[in-house]
Amino acid sequence: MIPVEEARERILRALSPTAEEVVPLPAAWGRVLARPVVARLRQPPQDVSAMDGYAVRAADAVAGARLRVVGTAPAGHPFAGRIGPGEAVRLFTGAFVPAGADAVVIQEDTTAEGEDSVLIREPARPGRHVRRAGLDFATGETLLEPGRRLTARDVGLAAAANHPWLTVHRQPRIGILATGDEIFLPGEPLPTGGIVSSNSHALSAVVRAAGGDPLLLPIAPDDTHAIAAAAMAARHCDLLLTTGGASVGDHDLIQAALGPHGFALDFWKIAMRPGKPLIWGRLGDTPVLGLPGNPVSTMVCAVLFLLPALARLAGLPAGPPPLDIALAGTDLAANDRRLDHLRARTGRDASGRLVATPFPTQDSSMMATLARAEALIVRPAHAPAVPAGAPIEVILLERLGI
Ligand SMILES: Nc1nc2c(c(=O)[nH]1)N[C@H]1C(S)=C(S)[C@@H](COP(=O)(O)OP(=O)(O)OC[C@H]3O[C@@H](n4cnc5c(N)ncnc54)[C@H](O)[C@@H]3O)O[C@H]1N2
Ligand code: MOO
Repeated sequence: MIPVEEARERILRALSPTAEEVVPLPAAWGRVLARPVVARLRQPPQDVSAMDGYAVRAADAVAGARLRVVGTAPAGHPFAGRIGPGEAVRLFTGAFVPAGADAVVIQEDTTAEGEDSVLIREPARPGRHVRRAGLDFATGETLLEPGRRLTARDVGLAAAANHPWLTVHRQPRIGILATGDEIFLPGEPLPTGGIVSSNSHALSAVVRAAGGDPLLLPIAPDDTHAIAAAAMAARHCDLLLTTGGASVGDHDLIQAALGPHGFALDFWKIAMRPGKPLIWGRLGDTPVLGLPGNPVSTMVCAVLFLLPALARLAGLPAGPPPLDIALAGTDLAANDRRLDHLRARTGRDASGRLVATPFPTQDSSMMATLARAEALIVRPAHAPAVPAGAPIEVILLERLGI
């Protein structure tokens, strides 16, 4: 059994980001940027008015002054001339401030006197209500660095910088192969002894949550030829996930099935609970993560290993799930040598501090408990017993988007 940290490092070391592709801006949200976004223009391109009012020379626009209105400049229709002494130009929010003007007086502080004259009631200050050219960004400025998942704000910024296309990483394509004679997809006729594959769909959702593209393969029975055939069909994937058949039983066939097809094992079995029989290796060029069959074990392994692997493939920074500190909601027993992950509810104490309370039964088959859990309490190897109220480390599941 190898430690979790080492296992994750070995997985991440073996993976690299997917190739680049160019997508139109409307398809860029949620994708991971592969090339920097560099401003193609200055924003704003010229000095613009932040308000509806009059462009003036601040020196002229003292309280009580009457200025001659020499033109009008709505947004998009710049005033071509230059403002001279005693002159003003009527303009609106977003309009270019004409040459010669250095301030804007808002219309509430003026009284229009016919078409050609305006009375200034509040004095102007130089620069007032003027957005300077380049206030937001300059031409050639790097606005977005590669390796970030594009937010709605990023998409808006890229649009403002005049990029109709962006270069992003291809979505990682992840093959998902559930195995077992007893496994059937939801909705299929279920014979005696059959169980419904929760792992396939749960993993598919994890892949989607991480921005990947899941490929659900047909379920393979406990037969080495069938498992090998299904796995070989997924060799164009960036990663193949298997579930079940990872352990030591006579019907745990993943390694036996893939071995004759060139499967190179990197490691098998890690010092964690649940999820001990994790397999990591390579089938030709395709990395293979062999997850245990127990549904909770599969999902805990997904949190600890699959999400970081998906981040690496997607071109994002990849590492362990973030840990938060909570207070133990009950006494916790001493741990053995396997890093443990207790499914837990969270809440707040009277002082607003996070409290995590493990469910009383921690069986790695219990999906209802996992779905209700808001956190995994992380109990390090050989952690001593701690009393209720002691600080402990937790992984908050909602934060992971799963
Ligand atoms: N003698 C030992 N037995 C077991 C050990 C061990 O060290 N020695 N390890 C146990 C641990 S820990 C785990 S975890 C399981 C994992 O075993 P496998 O990966 O070989 O999984 P299976 O035996 O195929 O199935 C286990 C369990 O999960 C159910 N299952 C399988 N696939 C799915 C699916 N797609 N959706 C929902 N549920 C699934 C399956 O029916 C079994 O109940 O091994 C222990 N045994
Ligand atoms: O480690 Mo297994 O994953 O106990 O259920």
